[in-house]
Amino acid sequence: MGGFKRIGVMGGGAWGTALALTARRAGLSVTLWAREPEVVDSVNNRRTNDLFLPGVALDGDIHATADQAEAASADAVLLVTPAQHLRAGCRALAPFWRPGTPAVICSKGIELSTYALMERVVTEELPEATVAVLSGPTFAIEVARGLPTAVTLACADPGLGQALVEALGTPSFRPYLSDDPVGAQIGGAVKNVLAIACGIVEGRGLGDNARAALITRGLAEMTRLAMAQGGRRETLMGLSGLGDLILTASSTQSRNYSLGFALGQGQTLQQILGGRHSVTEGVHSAAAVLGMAATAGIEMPICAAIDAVLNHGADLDGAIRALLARPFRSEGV
Ligand SMILES: NC(=O)C1=CN([C@@H]2O[C@H](COP(=O)(O)OP(=O)(O)OC[C@H]3O[C@@H](n4cnc5c(N)ncnc54)[C@H](O)[C@@H]3O)[C@@H](O)[C@H]2O)C=CC1
Ligand SMILES: O=C(CO)COP(=O)(O)O
Repeated sequence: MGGFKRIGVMGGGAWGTALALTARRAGLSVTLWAREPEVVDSVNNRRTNDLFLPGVALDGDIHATADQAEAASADAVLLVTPAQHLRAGCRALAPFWRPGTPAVICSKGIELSTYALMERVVTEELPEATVAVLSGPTFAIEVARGLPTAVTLACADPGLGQALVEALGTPSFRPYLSDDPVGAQIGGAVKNVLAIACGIVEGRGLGDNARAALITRGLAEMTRLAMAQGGRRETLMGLSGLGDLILTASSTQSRNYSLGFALGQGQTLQQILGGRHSVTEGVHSAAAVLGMAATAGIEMPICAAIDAVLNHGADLDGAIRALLARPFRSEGV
């Protein structure tokens, strides 16, 4: 196992670009597939990604391409599209996929049309891939600048997981191995919805106590859902659960938190999204989280309130009042 020399990255957004830089720092050769011709041009000819990660100088050895076959021929491929586009992305890679090539899921979300985790999407579209999940507290810009970062690398096959850790790890990008891809995926998907909630709390001026309560009770929701899907509680207490929740639910650098903040300040969802070309995953995952929770018979009141506000025209203050009026209960998960 291992011996990775060339990494393919599918997705030339901020995170795909930062991961391409990380892989180069780890000594790997990198082929970055991007959907937008201007990103391919910018990376190859100006050594930047002007569209999605402006202001960061890229390594001259990152080769960008519009050709899926080139990315799929690497020794392992990082999948970094927005979650709702991962299925189409994998389908386009499938004709070129070599059996056994590892696919590392770096997208965070749940598919809206099926309520499926990304792992199911990938195994349906790339049945010959071996799958791993990379998730954790990782603002792309900080990773791109080489600031210290730690992530969860989750893989059901410990040998492959360890090989990926060794291939991608550097002193400033430290993967911690886990054998719980389900827990890692649920943490990454649900924290985005909770980050919107925390942004709303800040935008509405509800105070730091309220945000701490939301983070903690949100962690309980996330853990309930993960355990119902076969994930483990300790995974949610790690980097891909609590770690990412702390980061995203308390920083204006987060697109999910800042969207919640703007909602809390009175802007509409349409106004906020209209001014963005980057992805805000929590907006797409809120309904999918709720769908998965309903199927599993799990209560997720905070995520339900966010889904109601985003997707069902619920009044923000009414949703907050309803959450605060819930019956008192014991604190366990
Ligand atoms: N930016 C970050 O700090 C981090 C992002 N992630 C995750 O990585 C994934 C990708 O996010 P970013 O790189 O930040 O994206 P981004 O917001 O920087 O870029 C948008 C991406 O969406 C793609 N896109 C837009 N419309 C599309 C369409 N119709 N079909 C297919 N692709 C389309 C673009 O090609 C581009 O790759 C998300 O799931 C995100 O949650 C995970 C960790 C950190
Ligand atoms: O996933 C992320 C950090 O771990 C990025 O968060 P945002 O998408 O909210 O910016």
